[in-house]
Amino acid sequence: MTRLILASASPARLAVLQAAGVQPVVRVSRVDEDAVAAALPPDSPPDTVVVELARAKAAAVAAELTAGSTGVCWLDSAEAFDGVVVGCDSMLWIAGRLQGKPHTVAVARERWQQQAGRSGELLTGHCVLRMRDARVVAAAFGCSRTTVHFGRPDPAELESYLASGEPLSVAGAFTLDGLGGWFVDGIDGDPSSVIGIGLPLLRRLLREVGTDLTQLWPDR
Ligand SMILES: Nc1nc2c(ncn2[C@H]2C[C@H](O)[C@@H](COP(=O)(O)OP(=O)(O)OP(=O)(O)O)O2)c(=O)[nH]1
Repeated sequence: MTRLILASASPARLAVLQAAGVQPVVRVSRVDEDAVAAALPPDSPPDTVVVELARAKAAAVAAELTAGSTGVCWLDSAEAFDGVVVGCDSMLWIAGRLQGKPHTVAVARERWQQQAGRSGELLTGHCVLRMRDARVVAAAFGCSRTTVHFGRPDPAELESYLASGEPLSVAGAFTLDGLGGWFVDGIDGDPSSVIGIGLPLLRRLLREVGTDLTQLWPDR
């Protein structure tokens, strides 16, 4: 079985992979996303931004393996790690702006007042690094774009949703698979990438680095 290290703190990404038959090793990258985004050219296209953030997350975890492969406490036999490291980043592209997590009720409320009844694109950048003997031997990148058609929560529904806290810590202030599902009228594209990691794109990126997705399944 090929091992997958998920360079993410996202419970949603972990859940998508686990439901798809993969048992990742989770290692949070602790990348300063604001610093990475600020270092990009100001006119960078939105898909470039999310792919560069995904790349930074995967590269940070891969570097831990390469630098300290004998002393990596979170992974047994790190020095001989033969598998893939996956990083992702999701943001909502709507009305010409790229939006991450709102973090506060006030910002989430403002986002919903703007996006209700409109459509936006949930972009998820992906980076797959193939590693052999704790060194990166191949890399693949891509961005999945899914159009999200937002519904119109009424004021009371919106306040209850905001009070739940859910919209504060997710890109675009909504979830497809949680309380936010009541306020998503539909999507055009890959649902898994809206939740946080796009399985069809990941399948293609894995193949690009010479890994078949079935090698990630436990009985392989
Ligand atoms: N369950 C769920 N989560 C969503 C949905 N849309 C976005 N998210 C979550 C996935 C990510 O955890 C978060 C987007 O933020 P990031 O891409 O920066 O990832 P996060 O900070 O969670 O972890 P990471 O930076 O990868 O360590 O929003 C959705 O429809 N359902």
